[in-house]
Amino acid sequence: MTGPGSAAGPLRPVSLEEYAEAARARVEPAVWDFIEGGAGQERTLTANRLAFDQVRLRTRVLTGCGEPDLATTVLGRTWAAPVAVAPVAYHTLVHPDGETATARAAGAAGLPLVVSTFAGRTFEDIAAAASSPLWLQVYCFRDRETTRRVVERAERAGFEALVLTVDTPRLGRRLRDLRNGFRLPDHVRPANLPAEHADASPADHGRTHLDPGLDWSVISWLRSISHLPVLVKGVMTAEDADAAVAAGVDGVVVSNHGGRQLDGVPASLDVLPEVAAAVRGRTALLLDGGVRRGGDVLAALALGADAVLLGRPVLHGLAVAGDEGVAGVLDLVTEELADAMALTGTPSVAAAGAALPAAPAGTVASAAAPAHLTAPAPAPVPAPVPAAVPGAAVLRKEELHGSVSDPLLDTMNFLNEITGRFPGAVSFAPGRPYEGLFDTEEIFGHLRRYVDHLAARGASPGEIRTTMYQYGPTAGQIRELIADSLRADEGIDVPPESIVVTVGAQEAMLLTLRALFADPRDVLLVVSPCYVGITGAARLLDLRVRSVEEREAGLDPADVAAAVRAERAAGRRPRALYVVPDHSNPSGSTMTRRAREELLDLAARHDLLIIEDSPYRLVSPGPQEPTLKSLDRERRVVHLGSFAKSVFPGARVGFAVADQPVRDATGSGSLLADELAKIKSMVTVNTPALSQAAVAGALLASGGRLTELNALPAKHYGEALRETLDQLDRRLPEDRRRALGVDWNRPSGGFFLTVRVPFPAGNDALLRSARNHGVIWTPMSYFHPEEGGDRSLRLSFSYLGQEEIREGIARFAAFVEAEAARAAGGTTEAGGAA
Ligand SMILES: Cc1cc2nc3c(=O)[nH]c(=O)nc-3n(C[C@H](O)[C@H](O)[C@H](O)COP(=O)(O)O)c2cc1C
Repeated sequence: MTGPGSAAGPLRPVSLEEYAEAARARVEPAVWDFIEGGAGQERTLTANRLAFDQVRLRTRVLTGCGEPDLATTVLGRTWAAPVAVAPVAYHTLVHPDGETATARAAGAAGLPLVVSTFAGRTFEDIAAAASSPLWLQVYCFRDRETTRRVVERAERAGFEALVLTVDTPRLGRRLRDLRNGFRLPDHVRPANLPAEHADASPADHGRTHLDPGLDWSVISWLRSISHLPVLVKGVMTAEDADAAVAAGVDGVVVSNHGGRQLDGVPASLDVLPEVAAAVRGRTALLLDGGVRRGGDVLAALALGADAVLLGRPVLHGLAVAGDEGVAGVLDLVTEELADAMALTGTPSVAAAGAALPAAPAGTVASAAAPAHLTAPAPAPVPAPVPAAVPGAAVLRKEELHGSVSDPLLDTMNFLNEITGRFPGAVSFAPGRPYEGLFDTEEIFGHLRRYVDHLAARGASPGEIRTTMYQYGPTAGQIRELIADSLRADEGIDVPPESIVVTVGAQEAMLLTLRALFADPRDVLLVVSPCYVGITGAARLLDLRVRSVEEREAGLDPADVAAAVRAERAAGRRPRALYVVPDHSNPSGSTMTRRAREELLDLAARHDLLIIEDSPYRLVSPGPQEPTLKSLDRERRVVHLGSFAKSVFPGARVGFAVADQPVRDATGSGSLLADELAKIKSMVTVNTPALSQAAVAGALLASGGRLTELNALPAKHYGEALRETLDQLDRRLPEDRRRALGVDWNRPSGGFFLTVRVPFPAGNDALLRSARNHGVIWTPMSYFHPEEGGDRSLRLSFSYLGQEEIREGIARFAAFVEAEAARAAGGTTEAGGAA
């Protein structure tokens, strides 16, 4: 081992504490006091540290966690670790390079830097030195014009977000500075503010220039002067977190300004659970104050923060060795975080919740109390979540089923967030039916028609009442009507007993998977990209899934055969293949007749079942290929149906056709449908009678033929598809798209098409698309159970009118052009971060 001062030379500090000690020796005492000090008796300053000191982490062993993954995504942008540099005024106080050195180090570490309004170096110099995201911390001055110019200057320099500090209507009483009569040295001045802001006394400057009368309307003012996302820094209560969310901010920073504002307020860590509960994931949530170790970062993540900010330690590193010192500090924290994650069995930032022990009884109440009543030195261990009632049960996420922490079940969150944040954008994301096709009054007509139908078939008023009001048969009350329509519309000839009416096709998936998958070696094959409903259902049931990549021309049965063989070779049993053969969601592709026949052959040869899901056929124009089920001579196909597109999704009615015979050990038999119904009796008991009645009434309206009922919708969706393709051709003509490397498929129906692009089409690009171009789409990677789809996206046109499609595709083309130029290094469009 090398000892201090050995032949290998002086050792680098091994903790942030040692960096602080080394820095103290290099910095003027009054400057040191300015940096280190807090307000008043520094109780809050001390509390910030104490709160972390009292945390005890919970180790888990033999978790197979491997190298922990520190990468974290904050508002769509991926950082190397959940750590950023807090805004701290005047880095030039401790090093002549100031913020440029910090920016270099933050860039090398892949971590963002929040630059203070009082930076000692210009935004342009800092931007030139930076290679990771820069955010601007904003102080809103009485003189809004100056504030506006600061914001615009930072935005021009490429800064990616605004962090409005809201805890400083005036500066706190910092006794050390008062005693020292602290004044900034001559060489330290705000490099981005006009001369009248160059006051040597920060306290005097604050009194003169900070606007003490700000209210939440400042957020809309900021939005009116800048397109950048806005975070607020200095929130310490659930009430203010609620107000921030209501004001539409993009992020909240829990902070007491490092104990520099009001002495006696709680530690930021202690109020984090309260704020996290209020924010409920609706915005990004960051925390600063007292973070001095990697374990502190993990504790903050476990209590609900997405990331933390480091304040003073960065200045310590800078004072010790300029950019290398800052790099040393950032490396230490991230290495310690990796240690803490590995030793607690925390494989990823998202899994951090498990690292905290449950709160001891009686300690959870403080988080719910109003901040001004919060007891001093609250919990020895901070509460994992706030509870409204003292002693209320607190559940631990890692003790819930793994699916609730699985990113798969969260897939659409980011998309929803984006849609909420940019309400003016044209959205090609939702796979919903076009609402212009619905008429509320029709529902009553459907119900009436069904009741009349029952009466015409001899049901007495009492029987009709029972049908409409009571629990119904588990397998469904409209099976005959569905069987008739399947025969007429789809060439599927099955007895009504082989049908189970379900709450949407989603329930049919769950029931089918539950019944079919019994052995841990069973594997579900899915075509990738794949509808998330099936992979989600498989996740709920802990089933093993293997994906078979679709080719440009659609699913190749030979690829299915290869996957079956590979699974068998690995000792597993491919049990069933899930496939959407017609106008698939998400890709839009349709299997040829030949591929269908090959697939059925293959299923017979390999003793495989096929789960066919086909919700888009009847709302697509022109003749359709036959369903797999109609070609199925060996009862290999479980056909799932949905009335969501062909009648209306609000009914939530679907069904499974499961005519496979089932034999038990005694030789007596049933149909798979009977077994599905048994499971259903423990899931939803029966599909709501009113919903079944509405669907039945719709079927009866068209003589039992859905094709007839959907003649108009099919025409509408066909025109929407044609308009989308025409507009794409118009906005990105052949030679242009060849030059750009853009390409799309041309489905013959359905709600979706796939666009392949020459740039990564993930969340970052989606954010830029929504913000800068006002158009939203779905990254195709969302639909890949394993990897893939990074450079393709799904456009759904079903929900939009023709005018919106025209406008949306114009915007989409502009986005594609901008993004392709960006990928080629031509331009740097603002707004990647946040
Ligand atoms: C010397 C110093 C200057 C600061 N300047 C600013 C600033 O200009 N704007 C701001 O929002 N916060 C400022 N802060 C507060 C930090 O952003 C952060 O909230 C605090 O330092 C976090 O606590 P920590 O130092 O314990 O990590 C400053 C803090 C210090 C120590």
